[in-house]
Amino acid sequence: MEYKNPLGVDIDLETGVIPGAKKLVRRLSDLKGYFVDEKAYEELLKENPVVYEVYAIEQEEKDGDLNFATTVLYPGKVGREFFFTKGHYHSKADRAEIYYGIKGRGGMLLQTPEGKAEWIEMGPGTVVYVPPYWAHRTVNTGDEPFIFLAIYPADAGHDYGSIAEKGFSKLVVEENGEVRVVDSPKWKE
Ligand SMILES: O=P(O)(O)OC[C@H]1O[C@](O)(CO)[C@@H](O)[C@@H]1O
Ligand SMILES: [Fe+2]
Repeated sequence: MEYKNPLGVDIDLETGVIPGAKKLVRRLSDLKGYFVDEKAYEELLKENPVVYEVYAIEQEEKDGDLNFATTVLYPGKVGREFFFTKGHYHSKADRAEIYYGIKGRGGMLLQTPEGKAEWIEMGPGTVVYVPPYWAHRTVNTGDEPFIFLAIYPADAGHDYGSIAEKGFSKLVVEENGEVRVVDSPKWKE
């Protein structure tokens, strides 16, 4: 039997950086078609800001193993919609996931394939359990970076397809200075 080596790393709780992790950067241009207000999207695209960064420690895609990653989701809006991560189902759809809030404020939008949505607010110390089969997207509703840790099965995979096409059934928007979860005009059953 070949055993893998255990690993301990310290997440920088101010910046979200995991030493030795693989870094992924998603700019606004990587989120084409994701925001409802296309005019506001094109306008902000001139600056093409970084929307989020992911620091991931990933294993081979094998049953039983675990990956973990921090995400630094920057504050901002496209029109009325707060900055968010792309959001995905798992390719192996029955794989669950755990999120843990580290810094800043935001929340998670979850959705079943039929379009039943849930919104869970997150701050430092919040644990969110993502059950099997639910798509999940995080949203920064604050004015500082929203940083969190995700722990997920190594063989879960990412299925971005249907979210990229029609999004979530709900949008998280600012209305009169307040955070509101409203129906998405893009959603069709
Ligand atoms: O994969 P997305 O939807 O862009 O969101 C990024 C975050 O979600 C994860 O894919 C885990 O669900 C992490 O890699 C990262 O924390
Ligand atoms: Fe996931």
